[in-house]
Amino acid sequence: MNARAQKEVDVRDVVAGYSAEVDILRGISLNVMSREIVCILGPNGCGKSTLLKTVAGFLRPRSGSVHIRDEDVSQIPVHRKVRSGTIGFVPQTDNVFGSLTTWENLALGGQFMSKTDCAQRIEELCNTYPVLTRKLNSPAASLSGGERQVLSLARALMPRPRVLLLDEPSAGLSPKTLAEVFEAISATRDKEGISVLMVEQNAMEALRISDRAYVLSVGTVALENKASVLMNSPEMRELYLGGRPH
Ligand SMILES: Nc1ncnc2c1ncn2[C@@H]1O[C@H](COP(=O)(O)OP(=O)(O)OP(=O)(O)O)[C@@H](O)[C@H]1O
Repeated sequence: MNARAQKEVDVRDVVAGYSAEVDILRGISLNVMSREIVCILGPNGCGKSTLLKTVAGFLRPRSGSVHIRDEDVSQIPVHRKVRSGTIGFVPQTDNVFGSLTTWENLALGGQFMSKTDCAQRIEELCNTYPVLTRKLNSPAASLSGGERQVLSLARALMPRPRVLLLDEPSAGLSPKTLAEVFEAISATRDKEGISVLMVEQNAMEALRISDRAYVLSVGTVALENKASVLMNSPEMRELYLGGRPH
């Protein structure tokens, strides 16, 4: 990060939940600076995906705010943010259309672009992810789990979003494929110059490509620090990973 880095995502004191009676997020604040990869970690059910859904706009905060750049987007629904290129959202597994080809899946992400722009953007993204070039005319159902995840990532990038939101990009992947998907995420940040906020279960692998991370516990932030610090933090290891640093 350089001195001119600016805040891309600014979540302030967010309280949110699925029913009026229960708060899942109990006053969460976090931020993502430009070109940062920030990871949200924590045990099952602590509210990681709920937080991502609230930043995306699937869920509206009961109180608090979500700013992207300087705009309060708390009340703006997800489809409007995707269309305006404010965010790209990559949900968990099984999110490509199996009967459509790789090219057609990508074109869906470019449905609000002109045909020429859309075709150019597909070519650009295929240069970043050569695996897609090789499978451009194959039905997405014939792609491996990792390839589908890269396709899903590339589709979200079609409208050139400023912020990419990823919900457990490594879910269901083998260790080798998982490493390739994380590599693709890291390459994306470098090449596209965007900010990434991702939820992950594979804490150590995610921390390796992250700049900072927030560790949640029952809807609140329990720890926040640079990824390199958290990777070696005994507190983090004991609380969430079940071991001390080697
Ligand atoms: N659509 C929903 N309706 C009602 N409650 C929900 C819904 N989605 C999640 N919850 C509840 O919200 C709480 C937090 O869930 P969330 O999915 O945010 O946790 P998480 O940290 O992402 O968990 P995991 O690591 O297991 O995916 C859980 O108690 C869950 O049961």
